[in-house]
Amino acid sequence: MRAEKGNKKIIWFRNNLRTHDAAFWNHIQESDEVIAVYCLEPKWLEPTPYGWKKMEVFRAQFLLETLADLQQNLSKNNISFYFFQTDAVRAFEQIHEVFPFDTIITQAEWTYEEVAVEQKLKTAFPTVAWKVDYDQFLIEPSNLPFSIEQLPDVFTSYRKKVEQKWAVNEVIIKPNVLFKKIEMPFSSTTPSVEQLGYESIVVDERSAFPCKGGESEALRHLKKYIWEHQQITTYKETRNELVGIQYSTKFSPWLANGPLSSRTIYHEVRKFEDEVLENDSTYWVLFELLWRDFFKCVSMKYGNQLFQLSGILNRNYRWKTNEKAINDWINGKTKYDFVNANMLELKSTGWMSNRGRQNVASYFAKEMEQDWRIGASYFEAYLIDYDVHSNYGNWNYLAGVGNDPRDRKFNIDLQAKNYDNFHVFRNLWLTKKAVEL
Ligand SMILES: Cc1cc2nc3c(=O)[nH]c(=O)nc-3n(C[C@H](O)[C@H](O)[C@H](O)COP(=O)(O)OP(=O)(O)OC[C@H]3O[C@@H](n4cnc5c(N)ncnc54)[C@H](O)[C@@H]3O)c2cc1C
Repeated sequence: MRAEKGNKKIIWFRNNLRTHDAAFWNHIQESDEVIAVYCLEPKWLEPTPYGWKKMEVFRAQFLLETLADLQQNLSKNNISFYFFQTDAVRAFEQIHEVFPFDTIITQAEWTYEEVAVEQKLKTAFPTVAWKVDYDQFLIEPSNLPFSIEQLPDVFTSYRKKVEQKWAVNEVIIKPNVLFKKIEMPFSSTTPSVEQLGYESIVVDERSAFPCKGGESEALRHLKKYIWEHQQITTYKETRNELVGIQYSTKFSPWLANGPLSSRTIYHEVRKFEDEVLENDSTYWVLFELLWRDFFKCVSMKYGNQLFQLSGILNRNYRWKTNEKAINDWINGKTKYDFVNANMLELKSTGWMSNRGRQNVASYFAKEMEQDWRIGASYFEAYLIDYDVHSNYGNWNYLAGVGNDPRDRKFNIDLQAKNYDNFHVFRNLWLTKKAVEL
């Protein structure tokens, strides 16, 4: 009897929506009864104080595609997946009635909204065991050559230290095992965006990211990018371009909610370097992945300071909240056509290049001096690759309250000249169609 009780496990998916290189496999065995669960928190669909929803339609669509693909992939191992559009405590209470689980397996999260949900679950189910892994890092915290408290505040110092060893774990192999099928009276189907109350969207033909969510699509894209088209060999030269799918890796949307693991990318890049070519570009993709890890470490070190107006530097400036200026920024009506084109791209597709993000954020925070958290919240709602650590870390950085040792302000006219000299990008977005949005 005891053994049976000890074998009921829930894989609680959060931003780890994949089956390849997934740490949850380490905690389940064939004899276990296992189900998988995702809870879409109702507050993600509610308006923020600024008017937009916490998660706008592009992010929602990408997430729903990801969940549908996850369900398919889990079913190959006979693991049933259940979707709840309710908070986790309520969902887990319903599950517990029919499936008295004793173990919750999930990805470690440390930002306050995620921790708050976890705490509520721990209170509601005090005797349940937790198996929690840092499954979103390239180099997980325990493999770093320093403690999180000792994390260097400047990226270059961090990078030089971690590059001495590149302590990246091997990928976790998905077992070829069929679990006992568990049927429960809950929904396995993910809803459509319309069912969640959003307006339908069609992919904008100008989009630089015309891809779908889900690990199947992510792994296809990875293979194409590295092996078939070998775009990785020119990444360093193309990464600052602005038009089309090919200029940068476009890994971020899949990395953000987990359908692609950064360890998988790392090992594929190393394999490509061994078998085909190693150059500055192949290295630079790994360099950029370290930025992603760095901001995760920064948010771990500084906790809630990341979300404060004074940022991780605890630096106080006079910030403004001018509604017209903010709306003009959102709607692409500023004095800079380069900012406008980028903002219209975001509004029509949920995507913006790194070059674009740096410019529009610098303009918002350093030139208009608007409360940078409003800009960050808008990005949070719209970016399909929204990631709490990268988004708030980069906004801190650009607003002058974060990790930029040089505290730069972008010269937007010069940036437009350097990166869009022939107006190809601006012409693409500043057409009548885009302006009428
Ligand atoms: C204000 C601002 C907000 C941002 N918000 C996010 C966000 O919410 N989610 C997000 O994933 N990225 C964010 N970024 C970082 C960066 O713009 C995107 O990761 C990048 O544009 C994604 O495109 P890509 O995958 O083609 O990147 P590539 O240039 O191909 O880089 C490869 C990978 O490296 C990582 N990376 C590259 N640059 C950065 C960076 N500056 N910070 C952290 N990771 C990086 C990403 O995981 C990316 O997928 C933000 C940048 C700025 C300036």
